Amino acid sequence: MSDVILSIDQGTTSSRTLVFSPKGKILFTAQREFPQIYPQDGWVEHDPETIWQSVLKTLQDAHEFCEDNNHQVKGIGITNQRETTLVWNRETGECLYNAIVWQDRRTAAVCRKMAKTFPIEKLNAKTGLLHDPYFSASKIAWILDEVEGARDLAKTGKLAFGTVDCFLIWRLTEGKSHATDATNASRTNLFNIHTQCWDEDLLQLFNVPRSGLADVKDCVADFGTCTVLNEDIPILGVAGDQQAAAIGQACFEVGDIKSTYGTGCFVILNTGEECVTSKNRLLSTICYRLEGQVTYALEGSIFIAGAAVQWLRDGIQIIKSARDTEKYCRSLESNKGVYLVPAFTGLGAPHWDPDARGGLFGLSRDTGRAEIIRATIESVCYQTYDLFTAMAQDGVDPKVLRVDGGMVANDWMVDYLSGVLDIPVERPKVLETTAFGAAALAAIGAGVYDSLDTVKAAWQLDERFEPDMDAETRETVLKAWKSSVEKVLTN
Ligand SMILES: Nc1ncnc2c1ncn2[C@@H]1O[C@H](COP(=O)(O)OP(=O)(O)O)[C@@H](O)[C@H]1O
Ligand SMILES: O=P(O)(O)OC[C@H](O)CO
Repeated sequence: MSDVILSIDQGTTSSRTLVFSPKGKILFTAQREFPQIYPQDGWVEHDPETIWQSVLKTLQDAHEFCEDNNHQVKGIGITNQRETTLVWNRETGECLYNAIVWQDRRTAAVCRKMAKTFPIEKLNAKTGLLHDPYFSASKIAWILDEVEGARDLAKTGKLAFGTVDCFLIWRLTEGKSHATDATNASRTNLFNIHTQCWDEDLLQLFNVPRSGLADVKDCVADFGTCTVLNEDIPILGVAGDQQAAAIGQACFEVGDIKSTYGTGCFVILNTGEECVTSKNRLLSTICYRLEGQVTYALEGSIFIAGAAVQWLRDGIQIIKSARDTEKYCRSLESNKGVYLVPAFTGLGAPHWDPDARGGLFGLSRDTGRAEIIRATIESVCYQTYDLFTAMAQDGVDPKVLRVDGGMVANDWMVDYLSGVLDIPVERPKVLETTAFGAAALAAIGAGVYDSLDTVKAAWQLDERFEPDMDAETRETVLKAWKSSVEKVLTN
């Protein structure tokens, strides 16, 4: 019998469960996509039961694989789309409302109003975050205020609130554990990242009762026992997906930086024991917490990356598959002056403009499918550049960037990114760094790994992309991008 770890990766567009060997090799993957729900402009929801069933089914498939192949499961790791918020009844286990997704902008006006009474500097000093609908607190408050009877139930202590990790732990342990980890807690706007406690001032500000919140644990901890399979398995590792990716990319030294291109794009820079405050509206967040010791990070969050590719495929239907984007990009010698600002759900860092909406600029009679596709892929690179500019103004000067996520299968995109950033970009052999990060945490919990050093040893380079864009082209495209962004900003 050989030991394995199960890693659940509950992302924005799909749920996956992967089986990892102790050497970090993927032995099996089960994946299920699920629908996005867009009830109104700027609203994004997921059906909680669909999330749960997609996770359960992939977990059952992965477990069956382990049984068939005589693998002994030593533990479960969980990683998840962050900030997405659920509220459920502790007695029935049923959710009161759909999951309100991280991209959802419905609480923009409330957040703007709050910023007037509770200064952003004060909030940032406690949570490292800003007043923006992205984070969980205003989403919890919305459900409590808008769903009939929710506030009254909350007063009786019968409601539980949580991010997706917390909801899954609850369901996997059949209501025995209401727990989350410090990285997920750090995305709620209710958690003080210095004291490592839920913050009373913020609970009052958002009018969220303490009784609904989970226990906050280290990323390696006893999160409870999964009792929904044929055997009981401990849940031993949890981290938000971007932090898990930073772990899977072995970003353990101060200055190590990674960028993940999934639905959105998230750049995380390890700042070590120091919680660095950005002057340019980047977030300070928890990278990981192990044995009570916090490692902090600076984060740049872009809301639309792969989601724009999905828009090309499912929205305006000009590609059949995400993979097609690469051949269209390569078919053009230049972008012909066409720029897309994909502010479909507002703009995240460094602009933080929830009311901005997208724009397509520089159209001419010969603009066609290829130009629009290329502008979409380029926009993801330019948005990353904007984050790097903000980081540079904060005194950070990365020499190399590690990338992962579904989009980086596109070689053209990674090459262009390197050119725009003017630094080498490294892509690892294992692109499932998020799932690997969560598996590594569970492996440490199970005693299969001694420490994070094992991850460092397992990380392998697939390809290093060297910058090859000439200075003039770079200057031209970045100037045009900047002026396109200015046209969509509302603040
Ligand atoms: N070859 C490709 N070129 C461009 N985008 C791609 C490619 N392959 C996948 N994608 C995009 O990557 C995203 C999926 O990445 P993934 O990391 O699985 O996302 P998530 O975890 O957010 O669900 C999708 O939005 C998809 O459109
Ligand atoms: O689904 P992803 O991979 O784009 O990640 C979502 C983020 O965690 C949102 O903060």
